[in-house]
Amino acid sequence: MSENVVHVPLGERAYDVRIGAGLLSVAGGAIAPLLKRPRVFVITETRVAGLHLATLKSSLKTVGIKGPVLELEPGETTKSWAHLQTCVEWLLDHEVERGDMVVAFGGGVIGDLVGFAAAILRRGVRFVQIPTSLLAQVDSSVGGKTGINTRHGKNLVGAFHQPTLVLADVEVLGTLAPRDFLAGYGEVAKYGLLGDADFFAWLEANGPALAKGDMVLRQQAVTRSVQMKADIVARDETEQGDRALLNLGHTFCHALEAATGYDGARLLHGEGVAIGCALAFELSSRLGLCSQEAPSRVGEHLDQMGMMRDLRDISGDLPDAAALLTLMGQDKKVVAGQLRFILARGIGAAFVTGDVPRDEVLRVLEDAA
Ligand SMILES: NC(=O)c1ccc[n+]([C@@H]2O[C@H](COP(=O)([O-])OP(=O)(O)OC[C@H]3O[C@@H](n4cnc5c(N)ncnc54)[C@H](O)[C@@H]3O)[C@@H](O)[C@H]2O)c1
Ligand SMILES: O=C(O)C(=O)C[C@@H](O)[C@H](O)[C@H](O)COP(=O)(O)O
Ligand SMILES: [Zn+2]
Repeated sequence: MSENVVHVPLGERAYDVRIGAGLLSVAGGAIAPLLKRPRVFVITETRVAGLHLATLKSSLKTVGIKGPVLELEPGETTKSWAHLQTCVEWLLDHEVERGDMVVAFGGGVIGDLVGFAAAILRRGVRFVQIPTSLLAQVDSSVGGKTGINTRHGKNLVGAFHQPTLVLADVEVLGTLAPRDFLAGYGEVAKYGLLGDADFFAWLEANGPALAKGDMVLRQQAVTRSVQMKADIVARDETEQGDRALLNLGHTFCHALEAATGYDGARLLHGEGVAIGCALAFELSSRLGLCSQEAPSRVGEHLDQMGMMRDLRDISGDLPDAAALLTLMGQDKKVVAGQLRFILARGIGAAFVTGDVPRDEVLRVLEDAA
């Protein structure tokens, strides 16, 4: 299957997302024309490095690009102040110039962290995203949200900083653990649920084959997801309005991630998104915004894929519903102290609203536990 290219039309910050099999082995050739000197600064993590760094290094070497590599620990806890400092100081140790290029090579954790380091280093250096997880290919590598978690909550410190190029090699998804693949699928399903009922129906038909490894289906799913994200980001780069649709399920998800201490053994971001989407549809139905058929379909599809869908699917104890609601108070969509949610009038018909009774949210959380 040939490569697909999704253009993200953001004026002087516009860039391409290239999606295809084997792109990692030609990454050097794709990056070379963007450089002012034949040097890049690669930041990755040990799991991805062990599996795929040799291919990236060899493609850079083929076109004469040199540069050091920093390997961090994998996992959500790496998206922290401490690791941000490590990245920034490592880049400064290597005397990275303003015109240089940083390469974020890994899943969403590396993309968010390294993108943020690039955003603040010398007030902004360029970076290329080479996303290696399904989640990073369909979502986090595109759109320029970068940042870290703090003890107050998820992604609370960060910047909008668009990459210069995104290279999504769907072949590298072949080494993902099944659980990590399915977590990324949570964000894929999100796109259908928020804005494309036909895509959701396509996922109902093709999701299981996609999870089993069908490369053609994977490339199609990544391309459709990225196109949807690019369209929304082009309309609203800094989330003044429509971009919040991409946050479907995330008010619940981020509270659950904070409640589980960002412990990936208990809950991965994409798993929280799947649970959050199921809860958002349940809440929508209880508020009379959509029929009960919509949350039933969401739940059935998550079951069909073998994914989490309820709070009771998360191992260990969770705070009670009121405490989860308090955690939601740090959500970036809060306006004048009022929570805002992404709800839906049906599959593919999401909208943003602050008109959500607190008691109804509490009841949905209590019933899901
Ligand atoms: N910036 C955004 O717009 C945006 C969007 C969605 C999610 N996110 C963020 O992304 C993060 C989650 O991303 P993620 O799910 O990629 O997590 P991750 O980066 O932790 O990767 C998940 C796991 O997959 C492993 N991995 C990655 N690529 C692999 C490969 N090719 N083969 C084998 N293993 C591989 C990693 O080592 C890790 O264990 C969260 O912090 C979330 O908040 C950001
Ligand atoms: O790109 C966006 O906008 C999103 O909301 C995508 C989400 O999947 C992603 O998890 C994002 O990092 C959440 O952003 P936040 O602003 O709620 O932290
Ligand atoms: Zn997300």
